[in-house]
Amino acid sequence: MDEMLIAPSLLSANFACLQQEIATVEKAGADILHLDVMDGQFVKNITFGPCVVKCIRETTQMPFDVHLMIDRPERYIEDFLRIGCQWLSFHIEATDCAADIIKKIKEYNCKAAIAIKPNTDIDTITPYLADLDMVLVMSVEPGFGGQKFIEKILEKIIQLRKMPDCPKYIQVDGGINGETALKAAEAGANIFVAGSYIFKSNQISNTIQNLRDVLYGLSTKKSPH
Ligand SMILES: O=C(CO)[C@@H](O)[C@H](O)COP(=O)(O)O
Repeated sequence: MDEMLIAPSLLSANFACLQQEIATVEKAGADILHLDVMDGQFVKNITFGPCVVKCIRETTQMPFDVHLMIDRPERYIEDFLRIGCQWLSFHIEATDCAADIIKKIKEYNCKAAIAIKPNTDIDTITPYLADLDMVLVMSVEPGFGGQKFIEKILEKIIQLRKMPDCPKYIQVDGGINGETALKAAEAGANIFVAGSYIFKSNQISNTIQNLRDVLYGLSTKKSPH
């Protein structure tokens, strides 16, 4: 495995000073910014929508990785694409229009991803794999930060990596820290979303660097930072 990307999840940041929090992780060398959009329907929590994403888009150069945890994401996909997201994930459990959504995402030259909950079978997404840039494997039940990593999802990552149409990127999200990131990387993940581990740490830049050191200890490629 070559490239390993670290994606701080803004869900665990201090929402009273988002610009500052984003600047801190950007300066610390985070690769992409993970933005959890929740609607109170698909998941129990409500976070933010396109208005907030648009405002913070202007504050940073970091690529945006928007994770839609909303019912019928087809209703809002274009709102997020117009803002300028580089990665966009939607849940297979939330829509019957996966092929159309992927097509729309590609029209905007954005990377397309399908997210799956911990108990969702890989078979549900196999028809779309060849058209995807990434699969997001949830390692907690979506909705909240600070949960414990569900080890059994590692099997899912291993299974995905073996599939002929597996996209280049497998993202793992939920309960990520140095130890769980290493397990996920060994299974075949290469994008690591971490919320509380990064934003609740006293030394954000050291935490990101430690995570990078752990991951690049496995990689054949040199860390860019
Ligand atoms: O999508 C989600 C939760 O639904 C995640 O992105 C969380 O934000 C990850 O938080 P930690 O588990 O790393 O604290």
